[in-house]
Amino acid sequence: MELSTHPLSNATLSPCSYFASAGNSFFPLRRSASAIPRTGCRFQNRETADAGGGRRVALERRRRFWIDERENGGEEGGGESSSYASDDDVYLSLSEKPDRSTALLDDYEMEELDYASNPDHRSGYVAVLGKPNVGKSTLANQMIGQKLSIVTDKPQTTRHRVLGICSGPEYQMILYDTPGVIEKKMHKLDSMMMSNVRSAAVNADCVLVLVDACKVPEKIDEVLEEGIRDLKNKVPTLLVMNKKDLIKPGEIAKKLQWYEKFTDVDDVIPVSAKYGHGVEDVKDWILSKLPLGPAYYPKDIVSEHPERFFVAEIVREKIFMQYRNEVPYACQVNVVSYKTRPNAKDFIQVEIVVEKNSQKIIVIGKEGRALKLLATASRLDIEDFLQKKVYLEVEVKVKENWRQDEGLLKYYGYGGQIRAL
Ligand SMILES: Nc1nc2c(ncn2[C@@H]2O[C@H](COP(=O)(O)OP(=O)(O)OP(=O)(O)O)[C@@H](O)[C@H]2O)c(=O)[nH]1
Repeated sequence: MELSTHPLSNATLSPCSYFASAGNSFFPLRRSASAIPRTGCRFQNRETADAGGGRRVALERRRRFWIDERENGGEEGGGESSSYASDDDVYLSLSEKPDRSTALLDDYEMEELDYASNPDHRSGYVAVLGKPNVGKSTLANQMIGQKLSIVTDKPQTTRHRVLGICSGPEYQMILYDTPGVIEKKMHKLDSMMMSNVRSAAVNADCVLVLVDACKVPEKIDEVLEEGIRDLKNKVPTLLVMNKKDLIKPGEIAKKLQWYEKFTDVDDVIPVSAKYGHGVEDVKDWILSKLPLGPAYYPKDIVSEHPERFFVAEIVREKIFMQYRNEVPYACQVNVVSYKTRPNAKDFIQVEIVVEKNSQKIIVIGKEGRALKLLATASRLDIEDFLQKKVYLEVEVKVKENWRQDEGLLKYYGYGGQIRAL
């Protein structure tokens, strides 16, 4: 496919208009063309990681001091030491309580964070839970104003918890978009995904549980049980009834009443994440529940994931769009090499891992045509995401039963750590 004939070929597209063009036109283009998402890709070597570790300690102390100041009327208390001392130079830890990644900060940004002395500033973590396909990723993307999680019409497309950061002058909400809660866990992959759901929720300051307005109302105990049973104290929980655009207003009222009566949540709000209706109400609700405190990240950072994570996710989205049935679920996408070259296009090498040779044959297609189509569509979207030209190489490999292999799953990033380089 030629660049000029592709719908995404317009060089003036911004990173978020790329996503709008990619079949998600509901997306409000809130970012300027220069606002390339900043992600955690600066963990490039031990030197920078160590330097960042030092900065993180500094910010943690500062934040602690800020909180102690408020709690103790000005006396610095506790003298808590930070455990952020060391970073791995290759893996980015998606630890249970994520680090406040001041490793991402330069001096200017440290200065910038000084607005945190605003006593009314709120910040905290929000877990977005729900069954597959209810619209969790759509809502999270809509709130952040940028597409971070891939969205398809197929259930269980989100495999990792995706950290998205939604900031305003007076607040910072850190959203965990989680994989849908799966009742029947068929593979080791499913149970590892569920443990990611739990580790997202366990740190949350508040929880959103999404349900699909089109479905007959049902108890959400299972979602809560899977997602937040480990929590010691009950956190504020909002039931978000999504896809209200698909049902009649009279029905919305009836279903809301049912959820208010038969679920143990604090509030219920109907929304249409796809069209942005009610999303501000959800934000207001979250704001009313977040604790007072300074920001965790600079305000223009939208994720802590490295760029290579999103590159792999873009390829995975294209696989979901191009292939049918079981094939997309059997695919794992890894960025095996990512080289920036001063005098040439960036070089990105991607491997698609499938479980059987028959799947490899489908992915490659007759005379390699299917794979070529996939690679071109992926490259164009990656270029729009990164705002630069890349050379993309894609190969397909078979690893039998990778979804059952705990060691491989950890290597692929399902065990709480993803490769940062
Ligand atoms: N009509 C309508 N469709 C929606 C809405 N929100 C999401 N969708 C669609 O529902 C499908 C699933 O959305 P996702 O955001 O991927 O759902 P998810 O809950 O993250 O899915 P998993 O990855 O399975 O956990 C997509 O086709 C969306 O476009 C909405 O408010 N209205």
